[in-house]
Amino acid sequence: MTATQRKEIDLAFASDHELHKRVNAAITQNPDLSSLFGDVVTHFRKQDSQPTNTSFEAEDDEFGASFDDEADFLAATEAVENGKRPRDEDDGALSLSKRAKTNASRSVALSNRILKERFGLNGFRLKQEAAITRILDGGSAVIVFPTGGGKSLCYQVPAVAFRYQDEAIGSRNGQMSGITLVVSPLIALMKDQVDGLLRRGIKAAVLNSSLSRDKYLATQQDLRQGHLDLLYCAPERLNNEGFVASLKAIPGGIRLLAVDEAHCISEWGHSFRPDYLKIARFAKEASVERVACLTATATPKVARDICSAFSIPTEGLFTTTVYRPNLRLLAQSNPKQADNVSKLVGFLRQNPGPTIVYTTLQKGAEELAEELKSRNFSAKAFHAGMDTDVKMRTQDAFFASDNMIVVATIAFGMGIDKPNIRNIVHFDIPDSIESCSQQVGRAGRDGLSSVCLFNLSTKDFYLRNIFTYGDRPSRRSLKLLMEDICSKERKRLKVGETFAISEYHQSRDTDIKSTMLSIIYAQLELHYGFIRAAGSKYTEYKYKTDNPDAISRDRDRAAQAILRGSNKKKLWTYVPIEIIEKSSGLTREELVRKIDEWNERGMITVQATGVQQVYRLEKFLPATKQEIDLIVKQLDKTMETQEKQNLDRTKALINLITDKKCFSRALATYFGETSDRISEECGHCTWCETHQQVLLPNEPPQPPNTALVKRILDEVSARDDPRYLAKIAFGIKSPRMAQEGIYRKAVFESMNVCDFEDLLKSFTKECFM
Ligand SMILES: Nc1ncnc2c1ncn2[C@@H]1O[C@H](COP(=O)(O)OP(=O)(O)OP(=O)(O)O)[C@@H](O)[C@H]1O
Repeated sequence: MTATQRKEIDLAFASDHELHKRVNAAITQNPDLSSLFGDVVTHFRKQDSQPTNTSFEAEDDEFGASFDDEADFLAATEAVENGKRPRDEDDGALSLSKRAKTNASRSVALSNRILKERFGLNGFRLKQEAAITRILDGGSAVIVFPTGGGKSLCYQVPAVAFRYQDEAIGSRNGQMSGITLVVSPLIALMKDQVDGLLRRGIKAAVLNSSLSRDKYLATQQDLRQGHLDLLYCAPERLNNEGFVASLKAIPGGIRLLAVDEAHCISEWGHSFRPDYLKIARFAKEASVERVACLTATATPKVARDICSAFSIPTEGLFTTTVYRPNLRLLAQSNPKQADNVSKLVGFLRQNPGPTIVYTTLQKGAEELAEELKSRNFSAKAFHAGMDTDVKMRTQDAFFASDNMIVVATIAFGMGIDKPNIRNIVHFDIPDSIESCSQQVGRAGRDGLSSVCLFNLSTKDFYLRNIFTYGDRPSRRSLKLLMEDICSKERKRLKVGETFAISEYHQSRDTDIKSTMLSIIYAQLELHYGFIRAAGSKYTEYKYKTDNPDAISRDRDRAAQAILRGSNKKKLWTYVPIEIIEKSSGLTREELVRKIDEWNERGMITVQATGVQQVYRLEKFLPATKQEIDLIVKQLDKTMETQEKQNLDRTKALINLITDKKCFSRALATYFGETSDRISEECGHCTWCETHQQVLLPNEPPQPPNTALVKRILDEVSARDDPRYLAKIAFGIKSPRMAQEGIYRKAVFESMNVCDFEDLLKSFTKECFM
């Protein structure tokens, strides 16, 4: 591994923590936390600038359609209903059986009309109409359409239709039509969607970290008054008790819960997210009427998981083929690393047109973009580590161009709906068939011939393994974590009481990556039922002011307590909120409200830091050593399974590419297609074109070197964690290594040509002999 790659992996690990911090901050950003903790959290982060050139916005002609003739529309639907108006429900909510009475042909007419008049489109695609009809008739649906297949309309059309349905049936008044809640992890895309909907006169809003406090409060008011048809939020927000309470109070309730990227709910999926598991629980608790789960990639197993999580019967599953006859799926193997770039250059010269080249590492994307530029290609890098402005400019330029190449990590692509992408190149191996298929799906949306090239080399395995093995915590780490969670003072807590944890500190102290900590906490919550996430809070506030006199003139008790208890440094004044809380006898709520008030009046600029996750105790934590050990053992087993799944996913992709079979057919089979539409051989993949097997270069791992093992043991005193020692040898960073200064030692990454499992065996022997 080169020094650059090493640095890049460091960056990826560092940004993992950064990402985590940002997710925490996003959750806490909700000023309504005051209802829970009394924190009127003040935030002055730069608002994320959002992508502007998205598919909706690009299609200006679609916005011309007006929907002023609502009365006419209602008359039409009422005519169908003629004489069948049930009496008004007291609380405006219908029982499921009554809702299901809405008949299908009326739903079809309604949805087609909305499609035309609101969205300016002439007809439905794929199985959109069938899915929407089911939803309008009261059923839930799992919708598996390819990227760009038009999944959004499957919940947007019903979201608009509910109001008309209600009016037609006469079941609810306009304020009681409830809402469609859209849960999506793609915060940047939510705003685009909402802007597009607003331009069509559809009442939509987003609640995320980019909202100003005023906008946030206005949205809350709209929600309370039943003014909104759609609300978008991130899954993490459902951890916030205050937010969930406000959703439960929406007049008319949640008519439809749309879960975007629904494959994240499955532990078999390629991007499992623990917060997704909580969505199904939320759906039950908030008495959501029906659910629409949307994804572009779901194997039959993942689709089953989604269906079972939301109790959706098989007739609610709407899938379409992943086979794309206009895509040439090519693969090549490069035994010589140096050939990679020259072969790519040859390919790009032969296949001009807008192209995305995917790399694993950010640095790799930058270097390759430079390399291509030096060879006169119009190339730019794109990855999550770049400034938002730069990323937006690159995205806009790509949309407008007919020859640009974007060299990108997976950060590029979500929501990219450019019809004429001619090539997708996988310069490095993606993590799974699902990711690969999603990325390939971005090519040739205009139906014209496009090429997808897959580059195979063994070094990619090494990189992938670093991510996979780096995730799994050791037994020692799990034990430390459980002992910390079940500390003496927590064992004294009563059920219903809360406690706070800093994941940042816990990650450092237990040597567990913060992403994995989230998964473990989700296990403790959902599987064991010990705790329940209740939001997050800040522990430290600091402020600066140009007008200290104005503050000191504030005679309010909270103001005086803050002034007395704070520590003034050069620029910032630090407010140790918990200490002041104790010394003043005031509540946290009162103190934070005062800080917020100063800020809102422009008297100070505030920054809140030290985010902590808050959990409510649901039942007593394990008390004995045996109980803790048992949970550690079970968690370790779960982690082992996850690690194996991740390794298997990459292997499955390699097997698919290196098999003596048609790639297109193998891909479709993987996603459960039995369709006869694809013949034995597609005629447009490497296998079909050449009947030559693409082979992975034969570079087997080397056995652990006894002298190097001894050297690590000489230089590192730890004997409590063989996985830790194996990570040092393999070159996987971890919080404990940073503390122990391991990276500076020559032994770090000294055996990166070995198999990680072999290293683990060697060090296990040394530690437990
Ligand atoms: N029935 C239709 N007729 C014409 N255009 C449509 C239709 N349905 C969707 N579209 C358009 O297709 C594009 C992609 O739709 P959408 O963003 O909903 O796809 P998606 O399946 O959610 O994709 P992704 O997986 O990338 O999020 C949009 O520009 C949308 O307006």
